[in-house]
Amino acid sequence: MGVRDLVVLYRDDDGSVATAVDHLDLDVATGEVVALLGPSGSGKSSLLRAVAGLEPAASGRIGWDGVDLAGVPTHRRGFGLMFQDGQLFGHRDVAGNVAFGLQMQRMPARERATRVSELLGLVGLGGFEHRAISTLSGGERQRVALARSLAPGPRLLLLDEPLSALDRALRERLADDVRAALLATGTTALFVTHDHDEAFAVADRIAVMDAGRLLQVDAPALLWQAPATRRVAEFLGYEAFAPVDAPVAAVLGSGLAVPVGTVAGRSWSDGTSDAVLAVGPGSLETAADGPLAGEVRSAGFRRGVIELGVVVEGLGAVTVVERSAGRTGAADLPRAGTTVRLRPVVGGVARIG
Ligand SMILES: Nc1ncnc2c1ncn2[C@@H]1O[C@H](COP(=O)(O)OP(=O)(O)OP(=O)(O)O)[C@@H](O)[C@H]1O
Repeated sequence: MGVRDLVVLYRDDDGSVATAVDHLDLDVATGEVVALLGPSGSGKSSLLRAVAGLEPAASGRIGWDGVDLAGVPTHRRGFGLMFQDGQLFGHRDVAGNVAFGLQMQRMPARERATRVSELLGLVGLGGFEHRAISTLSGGERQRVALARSLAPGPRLLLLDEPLSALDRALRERLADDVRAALLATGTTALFVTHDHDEAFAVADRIAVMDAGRLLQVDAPALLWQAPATRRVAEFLGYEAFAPVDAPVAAVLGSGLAVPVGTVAGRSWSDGTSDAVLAVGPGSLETAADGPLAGEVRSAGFRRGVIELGVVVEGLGAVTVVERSAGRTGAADLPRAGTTVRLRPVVGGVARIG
């Protein structure tokens, strides 16, 4: 799938025009899962809807195998769609929902039943064939919706925030299961999300979108280690930035995942230095002989770890995440105002530029 110079506009009744997608290029290879990641209002859904044929392109082109899809209606594109609210048919049971697209394809009943069972097994709902939709949990409903959208073997599956109505723990588990199901079926997919953990769990490549444009498209590890811009880094959760020629950068350099200049596909020109190092949660750890000093501003328990808000000399405010290691109460946490020694975690520091 290839998007070239795509523009999507919305015209209001008062004549004003909003640009939701702004001269955007994106390729998705066969079998690839690409996550579109961006804040609310960045244009992710508009791009997805234009690819689906639900929104007209003001200009530019959406192609499949070199064929322009302009003028091809949604139902003839061979694409599948899955939304936040799975939009299941309440009057059909689970099997009836999953079989829907197969009936449309006129697949014989016996073959259909086999395929439905296979798909339900794939999404972790083996044996659920005859359950009524009203008896399912939110997570189970989205699993059914996934099986239903995979059933007809779409050449591209478009998923718009499919997990965002679920709670965090469930979302994390389902994100892994969605990836497994997409890989097992060899499905090419475009997955819209505003949650970067979800994007990292699901995608082969992540396309970071902001104000209708793509800021960076890269494999998750590369995006994490080498964000293209500070804006991308901030969106990923990096909190503090130091120019590569600042004194603190000499210490932080030991936390870069790989030596400068050797990240796959990137050549960093050392010496031209508007480059910066980026630090976030997971970049630094406490160590009695650590080379950095920080003043604790806050400390609290978070899901089995301890989070310290620390102001590091020469760097600024950073979150330090530690194992709780037997500490159970507030009395076990470092007090605000105390000094902690810190060292970079290898692979925890990113370089921009
Ligand atoms: N039907 C519409 N009419 C007018 N403006 C719209 C319409 N749909 C979207 N927009 C505007 O286009 C921009 C992009 O919206 P879009 O829904 O594509 O972003 P998004 O990244 O998917 O956001 P979210 O995660 O909140 O859904 C926003 O400024 C939005 O207000």
